[in-house]
Amino acid sequence: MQVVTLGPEGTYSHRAARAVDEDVVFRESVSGIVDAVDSGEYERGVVPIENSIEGSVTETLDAIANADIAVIQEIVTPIRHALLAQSPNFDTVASHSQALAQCRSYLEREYPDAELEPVTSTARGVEYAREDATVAGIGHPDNAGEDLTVIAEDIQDRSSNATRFLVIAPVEERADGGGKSTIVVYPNANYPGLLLELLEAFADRDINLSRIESRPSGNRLGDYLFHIDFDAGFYEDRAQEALEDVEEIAENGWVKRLGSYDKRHVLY
Ligand SMILES: O=C(O)C(=O)Cc1ccccc1
Repeated sequence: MQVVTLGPEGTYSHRAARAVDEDVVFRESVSGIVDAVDSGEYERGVVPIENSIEGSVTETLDAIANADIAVIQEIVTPIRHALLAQSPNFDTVASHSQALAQCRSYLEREYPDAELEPVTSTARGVEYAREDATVAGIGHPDNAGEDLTVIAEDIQDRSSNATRFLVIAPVEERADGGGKSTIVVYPNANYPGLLLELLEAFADRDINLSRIESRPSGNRLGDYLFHIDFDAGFYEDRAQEALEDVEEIAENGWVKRLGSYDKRHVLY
């Protein structure tokens, strides 16, 4: 089964996607990946959602909030960045904005004058480095190939740098079984204690939240939707009860159940 993810070849997303299937195809934006699954073009997609140093990939949060897809698995993988260039004489570092941010201290310390250029993926930055001797890329060291040198390895600001990816599928594959679940809530309301009520729906049933993230709804300033991950499957009574409360709180808005799923750790 083909799986669509962030390209070109050699991205961290590509590495995670290979755990789903070896037959990987690419898009150059997260919304392009989500659209490709939402439209039925592909049955599997892999998108980066969260990094242990840099936090959420907001493009992914916004794309999945607006799509009709299912989350069927999460993949957690360690990220170790290398600096790749034709020679040490570069003046620009091109990479995915998350990679640049994860290596911020290293770059400031070792290359304070280098220009940082965000590009669509780490592998795209490495391609620029391959074409242009003034550019270095940050990515997985396997991307060096024959024409690039690994200038430095393990340049992320913390040694434990991990990224969480979501495996997405057509909405019909949404499952109730799994150790954790993801929902998106748009209350379309704003009153004192609204967020507290949302949290209580889970706390009252002893359900642990593993993530809560607010994103602007795009409708008006100060209006938010909430991405919530909790450690229970939709099949559990306590989850059903919590969701009933959440539906009530969001009666003027909507609740999207993205799926219950399990976690897979992938090393490469
Ligand atoms: O650009 C990539 O390689 C990606 O897959 C996105 C990304 C960037 C930095 C860390 C993890 C994932």
